[in-house]
Amino acid sequence: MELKEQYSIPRIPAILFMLAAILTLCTFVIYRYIHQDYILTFVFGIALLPLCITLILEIRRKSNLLQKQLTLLIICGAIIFSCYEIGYKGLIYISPTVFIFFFLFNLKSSLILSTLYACISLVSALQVESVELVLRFSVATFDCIIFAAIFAHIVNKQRQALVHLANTDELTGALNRKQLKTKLELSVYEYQQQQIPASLLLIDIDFFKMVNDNFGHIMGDQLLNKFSQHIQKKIRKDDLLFRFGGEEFLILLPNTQFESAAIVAEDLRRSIEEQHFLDQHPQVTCSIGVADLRQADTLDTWLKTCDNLLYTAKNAGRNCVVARA
Ligand SMILES: Nc1nc2c(ncn2[C@@H]2O[C@H](COP(=O)(O)OP(=O)(O)OP(=O)(O)O)[C@@H](O)[C@H]2O)c(=O)[nH]1
Repeated sequence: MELKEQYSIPRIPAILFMLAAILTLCTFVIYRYIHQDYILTFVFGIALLPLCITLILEIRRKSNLLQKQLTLLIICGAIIFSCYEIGYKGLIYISPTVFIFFFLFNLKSSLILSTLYACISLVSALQVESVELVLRFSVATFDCIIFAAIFAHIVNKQRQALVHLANTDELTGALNRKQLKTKLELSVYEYQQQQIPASLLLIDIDFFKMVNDNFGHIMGDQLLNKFSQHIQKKIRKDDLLFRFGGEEFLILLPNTQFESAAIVAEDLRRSIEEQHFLDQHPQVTCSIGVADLRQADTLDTWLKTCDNLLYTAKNAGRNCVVARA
């Protein structure tokens, strides 16, 4: 399952919700028609149209967010008009509709749009209703908006935490293997389509087993964590750090040619050599393989090349960088 940071209504509940809305609107249109209120019949008939189209597209998995947003705005327009025409009978539909804003827009836009929508509807209702009644509806409506905003905020925060948990390695905070596949595949695609360069740095801590053996696994874990934090501080905002395996890390350098990648790798190697990670184990070094992306590369061959270069660096005595010629 793909987790997105912004909440969206899953397909089946969205279809059921639209069916319920169509049923409500149809009943309203028939009722208004029977009462010979042809203007409202026409306005809600018009609002039904985009809703039916959205439902059909959703069933065929072809609807998009913008189209759903427009449908909501058209329905809100019809409800505002009904508030102007029939007062409280229109006002009762504001509360359920304000909630939908929070599913289709981000929090800030939802707050602005739903408040604007509520204000226009309430002022419109003043044409046919008493101030007292409109005030009562105002309290209920703004309570709904506040509640929906708090709810949306909590859900989004929890969702972001979930996305973070699903995508990162708990010990080091680096991105995990699942993310690695997704991001690297995208880089390979962008290179093949638009020649956007990218490079990989595969980094392995030298003699890491000795840290575990001499000082215990907890100290080994601490080193992995500090090592990862150090790299995070050194790389650019757009560069991505992944935990590749036990004490192996991979850095994806987007928009980076071979020469620059080799310089970054050498800077990093030197900074790690100079860094004091653990009191008990003063010097930590690493070996790095550097491979830029080339035309014939697939995700697997790119990674394999990097792995071979790292192996060469290890065989060359460690604490060095080996880049693809
Ligand atoms: N503490 C800790 N150790 C780990 C973790 N994952 C893997 N390791 C250990 O990392 C060590 C890797 O050892 P080796 O593959 O022999 O590599 P090395 O000792 O770094 O030697 P070279 O890579 O050849 O320089 C093993 O002892 C693993 O048990 C982890 O999450 N925490």
